[in-house]
Amino acid sequence: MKHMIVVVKFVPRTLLMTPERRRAIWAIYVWCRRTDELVDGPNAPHITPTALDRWEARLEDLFNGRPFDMLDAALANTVNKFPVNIQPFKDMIEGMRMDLRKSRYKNFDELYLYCYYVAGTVGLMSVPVMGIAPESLASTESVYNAALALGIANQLTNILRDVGEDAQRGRIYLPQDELAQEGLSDEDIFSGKVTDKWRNFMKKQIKRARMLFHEAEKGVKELNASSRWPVSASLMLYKQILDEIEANDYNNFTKRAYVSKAKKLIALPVAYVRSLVAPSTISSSHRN
Ligand SMILES: Nc1ncnc2c1ncn2[C@@H]1O[C@H](COP(=O)(O)OP(=O)(O)OP(=O)(O)O)[C@@H](O)[C@H]1O
Ligand SMILES: CC(C)=CCC/C(C)=C/CC/C(C)=C/CC/C(C)=C/COP(=O)(O)OP(=O)(O)O
Ligand SMILES: [Mn+2]
Repeated sequence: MKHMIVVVKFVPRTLLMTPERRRAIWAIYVWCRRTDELVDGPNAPHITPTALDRWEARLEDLFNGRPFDMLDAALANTVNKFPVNIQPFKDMIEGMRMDLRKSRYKNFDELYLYCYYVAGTVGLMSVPVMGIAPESLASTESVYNAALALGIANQLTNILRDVGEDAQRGRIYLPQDELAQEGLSDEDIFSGKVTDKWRNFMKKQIKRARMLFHEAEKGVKELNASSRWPVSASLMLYKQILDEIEANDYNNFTKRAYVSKAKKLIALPVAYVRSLVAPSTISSSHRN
């Protein structure tokens, strides 16, 4: 997420979202970052479910116009200006609770739920701010589905990039049943050897993440014109991490897949040109 905000910052002003929209995205980003810091940051060892309950009470307060501090005030301001729903915010906190009590995922359904909580929610929070193009005939639901897919795809990609790092913290964010199907166990992940079994497993995981990126791509053109470019650029950058994992011959144990500066720069004009594509004006489904 850090990286995506960096991308947004370097886009020429005139082609970007209105300052009001940018500030709102910023406020949402800061809130997500602070929520994540609770379980990932320096105070993480002291974070209990009670601390998360307090954070949730604070969230409700700010939605009711009683922000606790300046940063909460920025989000309070945002939820006044844009029709943002509290549910994805609550769900993200639920994701942090899940992360506290769980370090294994039985199957993709369980992993998907975790990805929804911690990342799919970001997509749902963003759509009301980014806005759907007034001329779009796509259903609101289909745009939210695309946004959800992008959050999930980003998180799955993040997980696939960080397998080694997460294993060092004793965590395996991979479907246990699919590992078993390839004849892999937790031990194989902790020992971190790139075998054909691992390559096969990774190929399937990468394929799934790419399908979700593809789902997301279909929604980008339905967004407000000024929101398309940053979303499209961040999508391209994140998707390329999957290519880098392949280029590393699936060694995500000791190598961090990394998209070079040059590739990042290329993504910007490409995203810009793509953002010029008009939204669907002929569609079987209608906005509800
Ligand atoms: N929703 C908000 N309500 C009130 N203040 C906000 C809100 N969002 C951000 N701010 C404040 O406004 C400042 C600028 O916000 P932000 O970083 O989003 O804009 P920016 O992109 O840096 O603006 P600029 O176009 O001037 O570079 C922040 O430092 C923050 O304190
Ligand atoms: C496609 C349509 C219609 C709309 C776009 C909707 C949006 C903006 C979706 C974006 C969702 C998003 C940014 C999810 C965050 C996913 C993610 C993996 C965050 C983690 O980022 P970092 O915090 O940098 O990662 P680590 O700290 O774990 O390395
Ligand atoms: Mn990570």
